Amino acid sequence: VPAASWRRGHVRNMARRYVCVLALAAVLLLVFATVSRSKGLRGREHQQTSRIPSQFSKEERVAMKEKLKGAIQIPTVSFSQEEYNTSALAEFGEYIRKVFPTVFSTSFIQHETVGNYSHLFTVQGSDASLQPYMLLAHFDVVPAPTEGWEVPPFSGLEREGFIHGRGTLDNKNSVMAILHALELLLIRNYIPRRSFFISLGHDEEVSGMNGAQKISALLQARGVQLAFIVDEGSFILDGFLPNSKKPFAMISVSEKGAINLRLQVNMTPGHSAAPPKETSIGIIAAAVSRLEQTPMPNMFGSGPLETAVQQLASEFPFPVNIVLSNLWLFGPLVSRLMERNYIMNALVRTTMALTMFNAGVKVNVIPPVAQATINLRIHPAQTVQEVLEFVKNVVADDRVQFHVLNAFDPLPISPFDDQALGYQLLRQTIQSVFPEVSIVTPGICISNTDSRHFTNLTTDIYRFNPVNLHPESFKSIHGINEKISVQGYETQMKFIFEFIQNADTDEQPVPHLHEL
Ligand SMILES: CCCCCCCC/C=C\CCCCCCCC(=O)N[C@@H](CCCCN)C(=O)O
Ligand SMILES: [Zn+2]
Ligand SMILES: [Zn+2]
Repeated sequence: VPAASWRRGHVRNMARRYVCVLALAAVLLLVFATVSRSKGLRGREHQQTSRIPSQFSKEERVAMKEKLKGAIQIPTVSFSQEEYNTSALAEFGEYIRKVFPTVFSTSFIQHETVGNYSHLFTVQGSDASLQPYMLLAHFDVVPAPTEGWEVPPFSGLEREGFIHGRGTLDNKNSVMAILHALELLLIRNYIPRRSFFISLGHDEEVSGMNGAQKISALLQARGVQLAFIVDEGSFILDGFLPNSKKPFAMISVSEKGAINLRLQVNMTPGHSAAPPKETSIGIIAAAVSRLEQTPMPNMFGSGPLETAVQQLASEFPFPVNIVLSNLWLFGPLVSRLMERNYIMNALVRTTMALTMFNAGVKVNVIPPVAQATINLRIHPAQTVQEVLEFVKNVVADDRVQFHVLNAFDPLPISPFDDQALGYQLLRQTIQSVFPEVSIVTPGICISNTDSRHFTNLTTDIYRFNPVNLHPESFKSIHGINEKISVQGYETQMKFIFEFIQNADTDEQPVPHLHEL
């Protein structure tokens, strides 16, 4: 065979061998990658690799509302840190075991009772490299005297498309929606990639010290750190903006602080027929009247609320949209306008509410003691100490004693930038489940939540329930005629059903350092 032709044949053979070796290497690589993933993801081959659609049968939807009604009918009332309905709390624990059997019997879900009545679920994901998160809710409720209610507050009656009762918005709706969403996911063979915890508190309305606080301490002792927490504390706000019909979602990235402050005046008792110039009741009444006439300073000017107002500017016609987009110039005007509305006012300043008044022993006896209890909610730009100084300066009467019953500073601001995993997952799920909601803003929770007990486990705490809230519904929270629409509850459950799956993303949270 001529040398040149031999050489050409030899090169061709070598090339063929190289191609075969490369192809074999590629196949081996592919097989190795598949095997290592399946090994690392623990039984993933049985797991749903595609998303589970959030579609529910008629029977499932009927069961959703019926199980919520059953929860409302259990009177899990908290009166004080020392006084709550223990038999109802125990009954509630039995109830969720009965109505969510799959949650309680799944091998990769651990259930623990903490503080006698709170519930902690650890849902083990298949990918241990993903940092876990927590869904937080509580099943205790504030008292509900029947006067003024259209239906008995613990009847759970359904009327005109609404389920009525104490806890339908605050916060049994979340407890039942979370557990029901998980139950339906499990029935559809869902195994999460990202682990998560579900913490259900039994004493949120009276401090959370025996429920959430103990769960937080338990998880801290186990070395748990959370990617983020989602708790109650804001809603999809519908009808809160003047001249705007569009609902928007506000995710509370901070929470006000609080002081429960008792003012007290002691006096020598005597016969009312020969009274002193002022009695203890008169002195205390004048002091609290001065406090009510002297609001705390308006703190509107920087922070998440300003971001929210600027993001909402586009919802308003000219020239309001120009005003709201230029707070550097119109901030003082906007803050004055906001404080005229009692809910907005709670967003821009520390609020004071005189909530209890105890005095007098008998109609013809000069009262030896008069007490007034004030509930203050501290704006994130202020501290407990600053507020106490302000109150003492306004009272300005040495006869009035001050007793701080309990107090805590405002919570740090959680991140809400593009890197904030929890915030972005909420946004993503809101836009998927509530396509009519085009604006998602950060905000401040004007009340308090159990999430304040978890600052040692994460810096990313978001307070948001995916439920449409109207101003009159806001009044029903701790008020009368609390109710949730059947559709609204179903959508809340659908949101959680999707959120849990959305959290299976490979995205990792970016560490966040709170600004001092
Ligand atoms: C342009 C912005 C418009 C903003 C409107 C904001 C509307 C406010 C929305 C939601 C606020 C209510 C959140 C419901 C959760 C209430 C939780 C609660 O009741 N917590 C108790 C805990 C008590 C703990 C013991 N002291 C409380 O705060 O009293
Ligand atoms: Zn609540
Ligand atoms: Zn509440």
